[in-house]
Amino acid sequence: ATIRRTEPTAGSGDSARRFGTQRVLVEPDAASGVAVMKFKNPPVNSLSLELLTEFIISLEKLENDKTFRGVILTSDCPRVFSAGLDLTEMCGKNPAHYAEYWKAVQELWLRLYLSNLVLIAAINGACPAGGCLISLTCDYRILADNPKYLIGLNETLLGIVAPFWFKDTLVNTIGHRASEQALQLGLLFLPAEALQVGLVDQVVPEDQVLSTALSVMARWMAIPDHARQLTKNMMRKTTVDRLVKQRDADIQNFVSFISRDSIQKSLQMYLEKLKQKKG
Ligand SMILES: CCCCC/C=C\C/C=C/C=C/CC(=O)SCCNC(=O)CCNC(=O)[C@H](O)C(C)(C)COP(=O)(O)OP(=O)(O)OC[C@H]1O[C@@H](n2cnc3c(N)ncnc32)[C@H](O)[C@@H]1OP(=O)(O)O
Repeated sequence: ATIRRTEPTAGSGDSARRFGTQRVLVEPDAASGVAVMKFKNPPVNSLSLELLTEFIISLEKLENDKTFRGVILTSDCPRVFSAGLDLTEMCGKNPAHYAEYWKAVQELWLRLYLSNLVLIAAINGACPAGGCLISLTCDYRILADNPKYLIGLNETLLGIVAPFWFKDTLVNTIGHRASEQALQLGLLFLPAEALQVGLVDQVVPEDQVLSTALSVMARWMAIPDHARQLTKNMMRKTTVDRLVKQRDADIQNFVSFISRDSIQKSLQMYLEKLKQKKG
């Protein structure tokens, strides 16, 4: 993927020179040190290998540019933040592909979860599974108050299982008992429920998600970076190390699990159901 610069937005000067890739738009504001990263992989921002790769490239570019201290993650696709992992990457492929794909999923989580940036999820659409995982890696989550925008780790509804580091991320956010129930039932929470259980930090009207994210960002960026970053690291490093210590085993576990005939059948049936639903 190549990073492309696009023309500055009207009346904005150099600080808003947008850049990004085909599937990840980056709207940086050097003056404030905040960049907005938008997933743009229509129709539902499914986390394809290309999107994961482009996301990692764009995130790394922002982390290496000391101008930026905070990133807001949001969607350029209407009604959907992200539909989660791209199911077509996990069925009908070969073990080598599954391994490559899962390594990219791990990489995205590792980079986001321990990022030195302040990360705020401006959740402006449905946020199941992998989309929910991305929002959980952020420091703060704001969800649009729309009953269609469900959020949760719903893997069991597909007949699959969220891996331990998905589980750990959820436990770190909503606690063990709430996670135990949510994961086993594959719960997708309504905005008010998500707020109540602590899955999101704020629920606001749809047209206020980005402005709310910007004002929360200002509050987080008022904290001296070094102190905040060391504290974030203290809170999250044990969780991250659990995966780092067994990344290859986790990949092998994924490949053997996802390659099972029964799992392949579940995923195919689930994809078919998604397509029928439109018919
Ligand atoms: C102990 C052992 C441990 C080992 C475990 C190892 C690994 C297993 C772990 C796996 C973890 C997986 C995490 C995931 O993210 S799996 C993906 C789960 N995602 C979902 O369940 C969401 C599915 N999608 C939806 O619910 C809806 O699409 C959504 C609400 C997001 C949007 O609805 P809308 O009506 O707007 O759009 P649709 O018509 O449903 O979809 C449009 C189009 O997109 C296709 N599509 C939707 N979601 C996905 C997807 N995740 N991947 C690929 N394609 C998707 C859908 O089929 C439609 O296609 P088409 O008909 O237009 O061709």
